[in-house]
Amino acid sequence: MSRLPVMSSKRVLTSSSSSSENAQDFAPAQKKSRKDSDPVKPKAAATVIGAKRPPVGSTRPPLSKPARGGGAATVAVGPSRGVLKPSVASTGAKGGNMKQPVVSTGTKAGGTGAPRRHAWDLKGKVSDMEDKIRNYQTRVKSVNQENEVLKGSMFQSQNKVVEMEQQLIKQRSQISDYEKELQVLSGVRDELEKVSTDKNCLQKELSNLEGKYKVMETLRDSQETELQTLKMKLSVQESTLARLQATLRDTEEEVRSLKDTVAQQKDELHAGEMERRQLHNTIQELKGNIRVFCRVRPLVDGGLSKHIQFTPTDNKTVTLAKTEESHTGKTADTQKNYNFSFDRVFGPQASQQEVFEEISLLVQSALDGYNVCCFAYGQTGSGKTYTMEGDEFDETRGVIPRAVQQIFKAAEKLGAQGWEFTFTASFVEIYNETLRDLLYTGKASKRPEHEIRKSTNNEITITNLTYEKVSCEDQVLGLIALANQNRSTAQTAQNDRSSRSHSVFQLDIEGVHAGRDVKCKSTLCLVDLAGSERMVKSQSQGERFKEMTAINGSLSNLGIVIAALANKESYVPYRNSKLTYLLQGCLGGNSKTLMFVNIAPETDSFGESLNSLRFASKVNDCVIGTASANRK
Ligand SMILES: Nc1ncnc2c1ncn2[C@@H]1O[C@H](COP(=O)(O)OP(=O)(O)OP(=O)(O)O)[C@@H](O)[C@H]1O
Repeated sequence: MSRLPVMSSKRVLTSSSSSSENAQDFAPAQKKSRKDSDPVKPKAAATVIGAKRPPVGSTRPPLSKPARGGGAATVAVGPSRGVLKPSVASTGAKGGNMKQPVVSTGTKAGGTGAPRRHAWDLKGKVSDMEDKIRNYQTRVKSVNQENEVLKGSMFQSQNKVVEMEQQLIKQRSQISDYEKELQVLSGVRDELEKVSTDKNCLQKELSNLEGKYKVMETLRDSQETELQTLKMKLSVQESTLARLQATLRDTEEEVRSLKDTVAQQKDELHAGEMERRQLHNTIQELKGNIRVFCRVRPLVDGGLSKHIQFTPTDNKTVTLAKTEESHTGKTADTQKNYNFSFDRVFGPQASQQEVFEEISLLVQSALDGYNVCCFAYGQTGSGKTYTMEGDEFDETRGVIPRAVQQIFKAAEKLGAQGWEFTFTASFVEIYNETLRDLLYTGKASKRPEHEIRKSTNNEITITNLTYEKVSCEDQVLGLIALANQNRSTAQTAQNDRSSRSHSVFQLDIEGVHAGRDVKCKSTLCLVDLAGSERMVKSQSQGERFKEMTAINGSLSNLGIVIAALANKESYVPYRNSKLTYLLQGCLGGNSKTLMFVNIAPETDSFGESLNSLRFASKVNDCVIGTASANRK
């Protein structure tokens, strides 16, 4: 690019300018040359370098030796381009003062071909000079032309340079564009790599999915097979269903007619149940609304009692026989018999089950809506508690647990006929004419006092007493256990207290037959009375005397009340004792009463047994008015 033309033009320009100057100053130079015709030792030498043609102006090579120590003027002419005339190099020996190169044809140097003019041949000389001038002018002209050409060339070159610079800028910007593009491409390459990684992952995933797809296809095939099987089964079952639907329609029709029959039978059943109740009650009334059962317990040693006799063919009589020895010893001993007749007499071998069978009819009456009262009367140790409560084993269980069991079973059966029962239990002790809640579970120090109250509808309630709602046999048995615990606690504090107190278990029964709008309400009252032994025998004193007075008072009042009821007296002294006041609802016209007279078979209990039997006999003679069920 920056090759020779520039250098060449510079040189040419320098040469040209010096040439023009030389052209103007040509004459004086000549003069000088002439004046200084003496050969001088030139200090510089003018050398023509690279001239291919011989110099036009010089006819012969310079004669003089190059001056020593002088400056050198060099005219360098670039390689000829066909424009330049042969350049002339002349060396003017002017010593060190020669500042500009002088092109001279120096006479001293002499031309190579031109003849040497004589001194006088001025004309010739002038002509030579003119030739020279013309030559120089031609050369100047050609140099100028060359210069112009070079200028043009330079201009072109400059343009080219500008152009190339522009190209360079353009290419640089292109390079920067390429670099940017490269950056973008490197981003693209990264992206490509990422895409390729993603692609690999996707391919793996695809292959996994393909595997799964194959599995699914297999599954689908098996399911399709299964579906086909199921469809076949379905069609079979549909036909079965159609058959069954037809059967169902028939069955529904049958059910409807059966329902009608059931409703009819329910009506009949209800009517039958009502009739049964009526008949049952009639039987109970025929048996007497107050019944007395005598039960003689076995001797403690298991032997047979000599003074109590039973009639093997008659289970309603019992005889107390007493042999009276002759006081004089001369007459034979006399035997005095006391015969008693009751609704039923149970000997020492009678089991608890046997005894209960007789009572169970009364228990049924309680469910039918009649008040039922069952109490055990007798001297201490005669078997009252055994009869009423019994032992905890199944066979020896007494009246209360068996009655409870029967009631819940019967209630369940009646439930199937539409009856719904609610039961409320209470357990109270009457000691020294004071009431004590046997189901109380609070602190002994906070035990409340109780009062017997009679409501406007003649219902007897006790204040502050625990009335426990019960729905099954076990619950009631739990309450009985709690009552026994309460009694034994009191017993340790006071010796043999249970014998000297009455315990009253009450189960309030409420039945509703919602479908027929029938209700019934009753109370089953089971009483274990205090020992009935006479005061004289017990030789009671102090607290014991008070106890015995209370017991005897309440027991004799029980007899009086029963007698008053039997005689249909206008006034019945219920309030004379807590016992009769409490049992008011269960005695009298609207109830069924059963009395156990318990007899101890020991000989020394003869007197007490006789008293008990006499008391029971009086009660047995009573016929309490016809009972009516508490129905609404
Ligand atoms: N029929 C019977 N068969 C077997 N044992 C009996 C019978 N009756 C009572 N006994 C037993 O006789 C004993 C006294 O009976 P029990 O305690 O029932 O008399 P009680 O009249 O309740 O006395 P108390 O007035 O002191 O409570 C008890 O051990 C009891 O188990």
